[in-house]
Amino acid sequence: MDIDIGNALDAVAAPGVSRDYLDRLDERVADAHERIERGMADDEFGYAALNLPARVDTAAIRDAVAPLADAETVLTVGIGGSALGAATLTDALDTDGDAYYLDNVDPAQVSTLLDDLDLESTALNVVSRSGTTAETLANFLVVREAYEERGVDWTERTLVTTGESGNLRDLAAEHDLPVLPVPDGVPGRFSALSTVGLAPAAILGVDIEAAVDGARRERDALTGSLYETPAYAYGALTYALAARGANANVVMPYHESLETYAEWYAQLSAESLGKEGLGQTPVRALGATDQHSQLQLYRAGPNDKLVTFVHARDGPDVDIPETELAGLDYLAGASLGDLRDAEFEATEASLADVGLPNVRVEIERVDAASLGGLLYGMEAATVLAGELYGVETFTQPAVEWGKEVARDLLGGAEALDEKETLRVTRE
Ligand SMILES: O=P(O)(O)OC[C@H]1O[C@H](O)[C@H](O)[C@@H](O)[C@@H]1O
Repeated sequence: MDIDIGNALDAVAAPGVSRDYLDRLDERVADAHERIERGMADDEFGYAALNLPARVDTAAIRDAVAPLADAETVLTVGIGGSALGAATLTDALDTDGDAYYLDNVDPAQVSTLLDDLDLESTALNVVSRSGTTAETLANFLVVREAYEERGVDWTERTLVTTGESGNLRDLAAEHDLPVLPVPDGVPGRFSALSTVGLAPAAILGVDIEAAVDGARRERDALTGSLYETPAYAYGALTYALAARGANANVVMPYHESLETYAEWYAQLSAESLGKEGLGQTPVRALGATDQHSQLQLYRAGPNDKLVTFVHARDGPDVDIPETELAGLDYLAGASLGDLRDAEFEATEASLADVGLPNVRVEIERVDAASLGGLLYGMEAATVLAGELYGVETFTQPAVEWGKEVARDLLGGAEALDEKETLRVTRE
């Protein structure tokens, strides 16, 4: 991945960063890089995720999914990091079949999806690092019952990806299911390039080896300077801009296929860096669509955000046919890709024009190798930002509170104080 941070310099944007500040920050990047390399060398929790390109065993993934190779559809039951990395890959890339994700507990969605699926040809991929996540286990029980009700042997269709112990591990042992380990030391939101993210893609014929190769290239590019390392340039910049008032980071890919990428990044950034009153609120947007809904605010609203464009330099294209319609001369000889790119560059310029900081993240094309590199690069960027913020990047204590209360409520406990209400109803 490449990055252009010119439109976030203080010569263009406010908030913006000066070249002098970046030079000083680069000294801290060098220290942070040393810390990261040390963590990787010792396989410390979290830092170990950055070793995945060298450690992930794609052959073992291929072996585990082999019994499911004839599946036309893969239904993944998982949530957060156990779904978003895989979904980013299968939503972005060409696949031999359909991928669905149950990462919510919406009864309407679950029943509609199960009604529509031919379970006979559907592989069930159950993923939970902890093996205890309520939403995932509840959805699994519902889906398993649907298989049973339709007379399909779920044990012949199910792959489990989980940690060393827990409910799912026991279930896999009891029913002799293929099971893939979630690697040690890899938090869920950093697991896209592990068994967790790669297995569904492998079932659907994605070149997962190419994704890992792309990630490896990004890993090999990590140096102690933000001027040489696109991932670090991004991580350092998000940190610097947040400190100057860019409280949100609008992630705006200009490819429909990368819409899920923005969701993945949102979890990565929010759970890793949203601590001690710090972090940026990730906002998901999509170009060119959201030019026609959100751009008004980005250009004319408060300068309290960074916009991150994600763009692929090359890719499939479709010519726009000649037309007799009046006023469309400017489209003559153009393609949809030309139009998309012109919209992208115009939006970028329009934000620079009003001093809203924006950066351009570019990949070669939306393929497995570039996507592997992008995911790895953003993980490294996030780890670096965590070092600069001085937060505990790899924990998410604030997520736990609500989970515990929900469990207590289901168990019948009076887990919450009486809620303050001010209800407004129609007369
Ligand atoms: O993989 P699991 O253990 O089921 O966890 C799934 C998700 O749930 C939690 O709430 C965490 O906040 C996420 O970081 C995690 O990715």
